[in-house]
Amino acid sequence: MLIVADENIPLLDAFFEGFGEIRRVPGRSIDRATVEQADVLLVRSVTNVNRALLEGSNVRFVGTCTIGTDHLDLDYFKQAGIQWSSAPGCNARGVVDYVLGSLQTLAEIEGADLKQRTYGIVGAGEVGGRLVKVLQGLGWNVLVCDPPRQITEGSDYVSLQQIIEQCDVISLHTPLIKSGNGSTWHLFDRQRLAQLKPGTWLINASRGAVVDNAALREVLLAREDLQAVLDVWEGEPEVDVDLADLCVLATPHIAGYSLDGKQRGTAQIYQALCAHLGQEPSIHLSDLLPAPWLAEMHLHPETDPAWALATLCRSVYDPRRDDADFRRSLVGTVQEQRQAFDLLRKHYPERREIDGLKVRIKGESAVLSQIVTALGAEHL
Ligand SMILES: NC(=O)c1ccc[n+]([C@@H]2O[C@H](COP(=O)([O-])OP(=O)(O)OC[C@H]3O[C@@H](n4cnc5c(N)ncnc54)[C@H](O)[C@@H]3O)[C@@H](O)[C@H]2O)c1
Ligand SMILES: O=C(O)[C@H](O)[C@H](O)COP(=O)(O)O
Repeated sequence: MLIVADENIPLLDAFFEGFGEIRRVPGRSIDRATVEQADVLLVRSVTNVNRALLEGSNVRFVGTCTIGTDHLDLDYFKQAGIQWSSAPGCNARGVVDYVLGSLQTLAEIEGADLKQRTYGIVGAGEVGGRLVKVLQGLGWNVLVCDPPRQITEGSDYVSLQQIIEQCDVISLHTPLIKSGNGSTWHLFDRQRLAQLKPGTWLINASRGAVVDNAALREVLLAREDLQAVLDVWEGEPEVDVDLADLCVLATPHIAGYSLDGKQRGTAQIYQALCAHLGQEPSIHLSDLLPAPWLAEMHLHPETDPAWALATLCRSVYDPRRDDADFRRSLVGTVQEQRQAFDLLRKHYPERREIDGLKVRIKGESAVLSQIVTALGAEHL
């Protein structure tokens, strides 16, 4: 069996060498000639997998080690009888940690009290759903907009208009759906962006085109009261540098880049390929993930709760370094910037998720217990 795989998929050998030959290719270079003889194609989000790529090839299984599937032509797969799998939820916690870390930075810059703000989560699936639980667990005021879930689950949801009118912080977690009734392409268009409440913080770690980037640039130029955090960009790996300059935090699509999340994505696709081939999985991620660098923290019961929250969030992930690295890369020619975007992602430093962190409170503190539990760290 020949497996063609994006070279940036971690643990390729550990999970897939037993199936046959693995050919590693940069994700953006995967073309018809590369996949022609392949039986299995393993990709990340940067490879568009469609009829133009696959027609006439041997590929019978496509696995994307990512949550997003907007780079896959699922209609074509169905028509061509090609099995496929994504990795739902694999790096969702990493994105939650990104949002929490971003909130800490925003709060610091603005001198804002996070618990006084109203949060609007747009899209309450793997990422948004986890984020809602954390924010509600902290006792904060959260409104959730998810029309597809509202139809199936009932009334605990609000409209997008209510989010725009009532929320101080809006975090976007919808899939990118490019057309049709449920389209999310430019969900935040010029008109909606212009309606944002004074002082709104807008966070997008979903897909770039969920926000009209050109319109956001104009709105941010016109309104100094708004703050934006962008991890994803229309036209990646090319980035609107003027827009990045206007953002409080700008990062190169790394919100979900925890080591756990990336390796979990590979493990999920390994399991899906085993199922496709009728084999029992024999390799387990728990045997491969290294121990986290930071294993345990102790808090004194008198610790200021806001300090404890900021310290716990930042001990897991602080987006300011990624922001600084990214801004330094936004120089030179467009081609150099595109390469830098990919290189920052390729050589991304190790970062772990919070559930690997044990926290001991050395005495009684209900408020600290609530914070530790809400964040999802292990409370000793
Ligand atoms: N930046 C990153 O590193 C990163 C990492 C992981 C996922 N993502 C992206 O984050 C997004 C969310 O991922 P997920 O795993 O939570 O997806 P999901 O499919 O589990 O959840 C998406 C939710 O959005 C809802 N939704 C659909 N259309 C909507 C609309 N118009 N308004 C509001 N809600 C709507 C769906 O009903 C669903 O509940 C995706 O775009 C994914 O590609 C980005
Ligand atoms: O969809 C996802 O899982 C994320 O956006 C993921 O982080 C994308 O990473 P990439 O595949 O581009 O390396």
